[in-house]
Amino acid sequence: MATILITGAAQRIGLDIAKHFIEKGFQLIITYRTKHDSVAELAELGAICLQCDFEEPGAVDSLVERVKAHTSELRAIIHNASSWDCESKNPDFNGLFDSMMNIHAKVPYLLNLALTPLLQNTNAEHSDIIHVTDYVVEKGSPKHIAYAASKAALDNLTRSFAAKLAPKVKVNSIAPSLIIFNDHDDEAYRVKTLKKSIMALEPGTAEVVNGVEMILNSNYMTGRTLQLDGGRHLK
Ligand SMILES: NC(=O)C1=CN([C@@H]2O[C@H](COP(=O)(O)OP(=O)(O)OC[C@H]3O[C@@H](n4cnc5c(N)ncnc54)[C@H](OP(=O)(O)O)[C@@H]3O)[C@@H](O)[C@H]2O)C=CC1
Ligand SMILES: Nc1nc2c(c(=O)[nH]1)N=C([C@H](O)[C@@H](O)CO)CN2
Repeated sequence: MATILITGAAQRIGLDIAKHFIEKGFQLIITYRTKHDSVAELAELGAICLQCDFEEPGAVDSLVERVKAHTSELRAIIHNASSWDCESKNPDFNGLFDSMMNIHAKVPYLLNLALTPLLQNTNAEHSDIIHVTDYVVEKGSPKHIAYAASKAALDNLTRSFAAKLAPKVKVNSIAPSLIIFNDHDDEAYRVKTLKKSIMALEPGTAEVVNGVEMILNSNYMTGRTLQLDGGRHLK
Protein backbone atom coordinates (compact mmCIF):
# COMPACT_ATOMS: atom_id res chain seq x y z
CA MET A 1 0.00 0.00 0.00
CA ALA A 2 1.60 3.31 -1.10
CA THR A 3 2.01 5.93 1.61
CA ILE A 4 1.14 9.63 1.45
CA LEU A 5 2.30 12.12 4.11
CA ILE A 6 0.18 15.25 4.63
CA THR A 7 1.11 17.93 7.16
CA GLY A 8 -1.58 19.79 9.08
CA ALA A 9 -4.35 17.40 7.99
CA ALA A 10 -6.62 17.45 11.06
CA GLN A 11 -9.00 20.00 9.58
CA ARG A 12 -10.39 21.68 6.48
CA ILE A 13 -8.43 21.19 3.24
CA GLY A 14 -5.81 18.76 4.58
CA LEU A 15 -8.45 16.63 6.26
CA ASP A 16 -10.47 16.25 3.09
CA ILE A 17 -7.37 15.42 1.05
CA ALA A 18 -6.48 12.74 3.61
CA LYS A 19 -9.98 11.24 3.63
CA HIS A 20 -10.02 11.15 -0.19
CA PHE A 21 -6.80 9.22 -0.48
CA ILE A 22 -7.66 6.85 2.37
CA GLU A 23 -10.83 6.03 0.45
CA LYS A 24 -8.67 5.35 -2.63
CA GLY A 25 -6.63 2.80 -0.69
CA PHE A 26 -3.50 4.74 0.22
CA GLN A 27 -1.83 4.53 3.60
CA LEU A 28 -1.99 8.03 5.08
CA ILE A 29 0.46 9.50 7.55
CA ILE A 30 -0.87 12.84 8.77
CA THR A 31 0.52 15.41 11.20
CA TYR A 32 -1.66 17.41 13.52
CA ARG A 33 -0.93 20.13 16.07
CA THR A 34 -4.25 20.27 17.90
CA LYS A 35 -6.00 16.93 18.53
CA HIS A 36 -9.31 17.75 16.84
CA ASP A 37 -12.03 15.07 16.88
CA SER A 38 -11.04 14.37 13.28
CA VAL A 39 -7.78 12.77 14.46
CA ALA A 40 -9.65 9.87 16.07
CA GLU A 41 -11.81 9.64 12.93
CA LEU A 42 -8.74 9.42 10.70
CA ALA A 43 -7.09 6.86 13.01
CA GLU A 44 -10.28 4.81 12.85
CA LEU A 45 -9.97 4.89 9.05
CA GLY A 46 -6.43 3.53 9.34
CA ALA A 47 -4.38 6.71 9.12
CA ILE A 48 -1.21 7.07 11.15
CA CYS A 49 -1.63 10.34 13.05
CA LEU A 50 1.49 12.01 14.37
CA GLN A 51 1.27 14.98 16.71
CA CYS A 52 3.67 17.70 15.66
CA ASP A 53 3.94 21.43 16.39
CA PHE A 54 6.48 22.73 13.94
CA GLU A 55 7.25 25.66 16.26
CA GLU A 56 8.75 23.21 18.75
CA PRO A 57 12.55 22.78 18.65
CA GLY A 58 13.48 19.47 17.03
CA ALA A 59 9.97 18.94 15.66
CA VAL A 60 11.13 18.17 12.12
CA ASP A 61 13.84 15.71 13.19
CA SER A 62 11.37 13.93 15.47
CA LEU A 63 8.77 13.75 12.70
CA VAL A 64 11.29 12.34 10.22
CA GLU A 65 12.25 9.58 12.65
CA ARG A 66 8.61 8.73 13.35
CA VAL A 67 7.75 8.65 9.64
CA LYS A 68 10.74 6.37 8.96
CA ALA A 69 9.58 4.08 11.78
CA HIS A 70 6.30 3.55 9.90
CA THR A 71 7.41 3.35 6.27
CA SER A 72 10.41 2.95 3.99
CA GLU A 73 8.67 4.59 1.01
CA LEU A 74 6.55 7.63 0.24
CA ARG A 75 4.32 8.05 -2.83
CA ALA A 76 3.79 11.73 -1.98
CA ILE A 77 4.37 14.48 0.55
CA ILE A 78 1.80 17.28 0.69
CA HIS A 79 2.99 20.34 2.59
CA ASN A 80 -0.35 21.73 3.74
CA ALA A 81 0.28 22.89 7.34
CA SER A 82 -0.01 26.65 7.52
CA SER A 83 -0.70 29.61 9.75
CA TRP A 84 -2.57 32.51 8.16
CA ASP A 85 -1.22 35.05 10.62
CA CYS A 86 -0.90 38.76 9.90
CA GLU A 87 0.72 41.99 11.06
CA SER A 88 -2.55 43.49 12.38
CA LYS A 89 -3.04 40.56 14.75
CA ASN A 90 0.61 40.02 15.64
CA PRO A 91 2.62 43.21 16.38
CA ASP A 92 5.72 41.09 17.13
CA PHE A 93 6.82 41.45 13.48
CA ASN A 94 10.17 39.79 14.16
CA GLY A 95 8.51 36.69 15.63
CA LEU A 96 5.77 36.73 12.99
CA PHE A 97 8.28 36.75 10.14
CA ASP A 98 10.24 33.88 11.69
CA SER A 99 7.14 31.75 12.34
CA MET A 100 5.80 32.35 8.83
CA MET A 101 9.11 31.41 7.23
CA ASN A 102 9.41 28.40 9.52
CA ILE A 103 6.04 26.78 8.85
CA HIS A 104 5.78 27.67 5.15
CA ALA A 105 9.39 27.36 3.95
CA LYS A 106 11.90 25.91 6.45
CA VAL A 107 9.74 22.90 7.43
CA PRO A 108 9.00 21.85 3.82
CA TYR A 109 12.68 22.42 2.92
CA LEU A 110 13.97 20.23 5.78
CA LEU A 111 11.33 17.51 5.33
CA ASN A 112 11.98 17.30 1.58
CA LEU A 113 15.73 16.86 2.10
CA ALA A 114 15.33 14.32 4.92
CA LEU A 115 12.62 12.25 3.21
CA THR A 116 14.03 12.21 -0.34
CA PRO A 117 15.24 8.57 0.06
CA LEU A 118 11.68 7.46 0.89
CA LEU A 119 10.28 9.31 -2.14
CA GLN A 120 12.89 7.63 -4.34
CA ASN A 121 11.98 4.24 -2.86
CA THR A 122 8.39 4.18 -4.10
CA ASN A 123 7.34 1.39 -6.50
CA ALA A 124 5.30 3.92 -8.48
CA GLU A 125 6.82 5.38 -11.66
CA HIS A 126 7.00 8.75 -9.92
CA SER A 127 6.58 10.20 -6.46
CA ASP A 128 5.36 13.72 -5.74
CA ILE A 129 6.00 16.64 -3.50
CA ILE A 130 3.20 19.20 -3.45
CA HIS A 131 3.73 22.60 -1.87
CA VAL A 132 0.44 24.30 -1.04
CA THR A 133 1.20 27.98 -1.57
CA ASP A 134 -1.28 30.80 -2.26
CA TYR A 135 -2.42 33.15 -5.03
CA VAL A 136 -0.71 35.99 -3.14
CA VAL A 137 2.68 34.56 -4.20
CA GLU A 138 2.19 36.39 -7.51
CA LYS A 139 0.59 39.55 -6.14
CA GLY A 140 1.80 40.06 -2.57
CA SER A 141 -0.54 40.94 0.26
CA PRO A 142 -0.43 44.26 2.17
CA LYS A 143 -2.41 42.69 5.02
CA HIS A 144 -0.40 39.43 5.21
CA ILE A 145 3.10 40.62 4.30
CA ALA A 146 5.19 37.96 6.08
CA TYR A 147 2.69 35.22 5.19
CA ALA A 148 2.86 36.09 1.48
CA ALA A 149 6.66 36.33 1.51
CA SER A 150 6.93 32.92 3.16
CA LYS A 151 4.58 31.35 0.63
CA ALA A 152 6.70 32.94 -2.12
CA ALA A 153 9.73 31.22 -0.61
CA LEU A 154 7.84 27.93 -0.71
CA ASP A 155 6.96 28.62 -4.35
CA ASN A 156 10.66 29.04 -5.16
CA LEU A 157 11.49 25.78 -3.38
CA THR A 158 9.17 24.07 -5.88
CA ARG A 159 11.49 24.90 -8.80
CA SER A 160 14.69 24.07 -6.91
CA PHE A 161 13.47 20.70 -5.68
CA ALA A 162 11.91 19.87 -9.06
CA ALA A 163 15.29 20.35 -10.73
CA LYS A 164 17.16 18.48 -7.99
CA LEU A 165 14.87 15.43 -7.74
CA ALA A 166 13.77 14.82 -11.36
CA PRO A 167 12.86 12.49 -12.93
CA LYS A 168 11.77 10.16 -10.13
CA VAL A 169 10.26 12.84 -7.92
CA LYS A 170 7.94 15.52 -9.35
CA VAL A 171 7.61 18.73 -7.37
CA ASN A 172 4.72 21.18 -7.91
CA SER A 173 2.83 23.96 -6.17
CA ILE A 174 -0.88 24.35 -5.76
CA ALA A 175 -1.67 28.07 -5.42
CA PRO A 176 -5.25 28.61 -4.23
CA SER A 177 -7.08 31.79 -3.53
CA LEU A 178 -10.34 31.46 -1.58
CA ILE A 179 -11.17 27.78 -1.14
CA ILE A 180 -13.13 27.75 2.10
CA PHE A 181 -14.00 30.51 4.53
CA ASN A 182 -13.25 30.24 8.21
CA ASP A 183 -16.16 29.93 10.63
CA HIS A 184 -15.30 33.32 12.11
CA ASP A 185 -15.48 35.14 8.76
CA ASP A 186 -18.38 37.62 8.93
CA GLU A 187 -20.84 38.36 6.12
CA ALA A 188 -19.12 41.58 5.11
CA TYR A 189 -15.77 39.80 4.73
CA ARG A 190 -17.39 36.99 2.76
CA VAL A 191 -19.13 39.37 0.35
CA LYS A 192 -15.91 41.37 -0.15
CA THR A 193 -13.80 38.26 -0.68
CA LEU A 194 -16.18 36.63 -3.17
CA LYS A 195 -15.98 39.80 -5.29
CA LYS A 196 -12.18 39.45 -5.60
CA SER A 197 -12.44 36.66 -8.19
CA ILE A 198 -14.25 36.66 -11.52
CA MET A 199 -15.94 33.34 -10.64
CA ALA A 200 -17.16 34.90 -7.34
CA LEU A 201 -17.63 31.64 -5.44
CA GLU A 202 -16.31 29.59 -2.52
CA PRO A 203 -15.35 26.35 -4.34
CA GLY A 204 -14.81 24.14 -1.30
CA THR A 205 -12.10 21.59 -0.53
CA ALA A 206 -12.92 19.36 -3.51
CA GLU A 207 -11.19 21.93 -5.71
CA VAL A 208 -7.85 21.20 -4.02
CA VAL A 209 -8.51 17.44 -3.81
CA ASN A 210 -9.05 17.46 -7.59
CA GLY A 211 -5.83 19.43 -8.02
CA VAL A 212 -3.83 16.93 -6.00
CA GLU A 213 -5.35 14.09 -8.03
CA MET A 214 -4.40 15.82 -11.29
CA ILE A 215 -0.79 16.31 -10.21
CA LEU A 216 -0.40 12.75 -8.88
CA ASN A 217 -1.87 11.35 -12.11
CA SER A 218 0.53 13.37 -14.27
CA ASN A 219 3.79 11.80 -15.45
CA TYR A 220 4.99 15.05 -16.95
CA MET A 221 4.20 18.11 -14.84
CA THR A 222 6.99 19.26 -12.56
CA GLY A 223 8.34 22.56 -11.31
CA ARG A 224 5.00 24.17 -12.04
CA THR A 225 2.02 25.72 -10.24
CA LEU A 226 -1.62 24.72 -10.41
CA GLN A 227 -3.47 27.99 -9.82
CA LEU A 228 -6.88 27.43 -8.24
CA ASP A 229 -8.00 31.04 -7.93
CA GLY A 230 -11.31 31.59 -9.70
CA GLY A 231 -9.77 34.04 -12.14
CA ARG A 232 -8.65 36.50 -9.46
CA HIS A 233 -5.97 37.81 -11.84
CA LEU A 234 -8.70 38.93 -14.26
CA LYS A 235 -10.41 41.39 -11.89
N1 LIG B 1 -8.58 28.01 3.16
C1 LIG B 1 -8.37 28.71 2.05
O1 LIG B 1 -9.31 29.30 1.45
C2 LIG B 1 -6.99 28.83 1.50
C3 LIG B 1 -5.97 27.99 1.94
N2 LIG B 1 -4.72 28.11 1.40
C4 LIG B 1 -3.66 27.19 1.84
O2 LIG B 1 -4.17 25.85 1.80
C5 LIG B 1 -3.64 25.10 2.91
C6 LIG B 1 -4.79 24.53 3.73
O3 LIG B 1 -5.63 25.64 4.11
P1 LIG B 1 -6.61 25.47 5.37
O4 LIG B 1 -7.19 24.12 5.36
O5 LIG B 1 -7.47 26.67 5.42
O6 LIG B 1 -5.53 25.52 6.56
P2 LIG B 1 -5.76 25.85 8.11
O7 LIG B 1 -5.61 27.32 8.33
O8 LIG B 1 -7.00 25.18 8.54
O9 LIG B 1 -4.44 25.15 8.75
C7 LIG B 1 -4.19 23.80 8.47
C8 LIG B 1 -3.50 23.20 9.64
O10 LIG B 1 -2.16 23.73 9.81
C9 LIG B 1 -1.86 23.50 11.18
N3 LIG B 1 -0.73 24.30 11.68
C10 LIG B 1 -0.65 25.63 11.77
N4 LIG B 1 0.52 25.99 12.36
C11 LIG B 1 1.17 24.83 12.67
C12 LIG B 1 2.38 24.51 13.31
N5 LIG B 1 3.19 25.47 13.79
N6 LIG B 1 2.72 23.21 13.46
C13 LIG B 1 1.90 22.23 13.00
N7 LIG B 1 0.73 22.46 12.38
C14 LIG B 1 0.36 23.74 12.23
C15 LIG B 1 -3.12 23.88 11.93
O11 LIG B 1 -3.11 23.21 13.18
P3 LIG B 1 -4.18 23.58 14.32
O12 LIG B 1 -5.40 22.75 13.98
O13 LIG B 1 -3.52 23.17 15.60
O14 LIG B 1 -4.42 25.06 14.24
C16 LIG B 1 -4.22 23.43 10.99
O15 LIG B 1 -4.86 22.24 11.38
C17 LIG B 1 -2.74 26.06 3.68
O16 LIG B 1 -1.40 25.90 3.27
C18 LIG B 1 -3.25 27.43 3.27
O17 LIG B 1 -2.26 28.44 3.38
C19 LIG B 1 -4.40 29.07 0.47
C20 LIG B 1 -5.37 29.93 0.03
C21 LIG B 1 -6.74 29.84 0.49
N1 LIG C 1 -3.50 28.61 6.57
C1 LIG C 1 -4.44 29.31 5.90
N2 LIG C 1 -4.09 30.05 4.84
C2 LIG C 1 -5.06 30.78 4.20
C3 LIG C 1 -6.39 30.74 4.62
C4 LIG C 1 -6.72 29.93 5.74
O1 LIG C 1 -7.89 29.86 6.16
N3 LIG C 1 -5.72 29.25 6.35
N4 LIG C 1 -7.36 31.45 3.98
C5 LIG C 1 -7.05 32.27 2.96
C6 LIG C 1 -8.17 33.07 2.35
O2 LIG C 1 -9.21 32.20 1.93
C7 LIG C 1 -7.79 33.93 1.15
O3 LIG C 1 -7.32 33.10 0.13
C8 LIG C 1 -8.99 34.68 0.63
O4 LIG C 1 -9.33 35.68 1.51
C9 LIG C 1 -5.66 32.42 2.47
N5 LIG C 1 -4.73 31.54 3.15
